[in-house]
Amino acid sequence: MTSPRIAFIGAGNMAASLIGGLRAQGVAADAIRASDPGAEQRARISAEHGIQTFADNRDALTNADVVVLAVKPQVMQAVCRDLSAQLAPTTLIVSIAAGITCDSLQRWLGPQPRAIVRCMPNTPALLRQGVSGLFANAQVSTMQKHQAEQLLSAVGVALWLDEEQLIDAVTAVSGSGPAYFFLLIEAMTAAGEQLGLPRATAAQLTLQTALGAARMACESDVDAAELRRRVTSPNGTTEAAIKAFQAGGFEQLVQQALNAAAHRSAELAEQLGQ
Ligand SMILES: NC(=O)C1=CN([C@@H]2O[C@H](COP(=O)(O)OP(=O)(O)OC[C@H]3O[C@@H](n4cnc5c(N)ncnc54)[C@H](O)[C@@H]3O)[C@@H](O)[C@H]2O)C=CC1
Ligand SMILES: O=C(O)[C@@H]1CCC=N1
Repeated sequence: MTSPRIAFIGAGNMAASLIGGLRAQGVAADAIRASDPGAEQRARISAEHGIQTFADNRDALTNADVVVLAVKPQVMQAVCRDLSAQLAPTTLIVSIAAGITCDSLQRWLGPQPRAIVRCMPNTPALLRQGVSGLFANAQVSTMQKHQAEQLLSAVGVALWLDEEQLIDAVTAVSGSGPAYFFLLIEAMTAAGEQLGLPRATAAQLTLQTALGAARMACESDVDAAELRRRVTSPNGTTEAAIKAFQAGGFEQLVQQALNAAAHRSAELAEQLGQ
């Protein structure tokens, strides 16, 4: 299969990560085009990746097999309405916008039924360590599913979902998830400093521990609960800390936080889809 020609609408951070991933996989620069009203974004992305860029979104569409919508949710409706007349019927639409449903995209892209893949990536895509949930509507062919999967797996792991609604849960777990780990890093660093460590030492201890624990959890053949048990000596220091976490309702708090994120994702879809 020849590699598809891909147009990026919006050349911000997520688009730059995806384009970087594709180029690192050997996709030719002339197979990728991008548009953005920002002259700075256009200059940066063409300098970094050698691709052609355009100020007018419609100019990026020429011969595109796949169009990646990488703009903020708030401008998506206007962007889609502007593109609709120019889109070939067979083009695959891939949207990475939070809170924009396939139905809304279909409505804004006009009466022609469109093949749409809705994705929720996350920011570690910048380091090609991302993870994305993907949902394909009924118009998407097997070949197009493969194209979408190739695009997202250029920046990490790509997982298909059977129901679009599950995107809200993916947003709660992994879309917003990096921020939860950053929060824990901030809190552990502050607590280490409170215990008397120099701030830089507390930060380094925390970061290397986070990295080591994540790698152990990824590479081990036992689950996180077992790895935790192996660190926790009976009546030891870890047990004292875990008991303090649990007395404060840690698990319930995590559940509440993820419920809030999933609820907000569904609410945004409702508001932005109008
Ligand atoms: N940042 C995150 O953690 C995640 C973001 N996303 C989604 O990715 C999408 C892009 O986000 P970022 O790359 O972080 O934002 P960004 O602000 O870096 O990029 C958006 C780009 O769109 C451009 N733009 C504005 N109006 C435009 C128009 N009319 N036509 C074409 N381009 C236009 C802007 O100049 C900007 O360069 C958003 O929809 C967001 O919901 C998805 C998952 C995670
Ligand atoms: O906070 C947000 O709404 C977006 C979606 C996932 C990550 N950032």
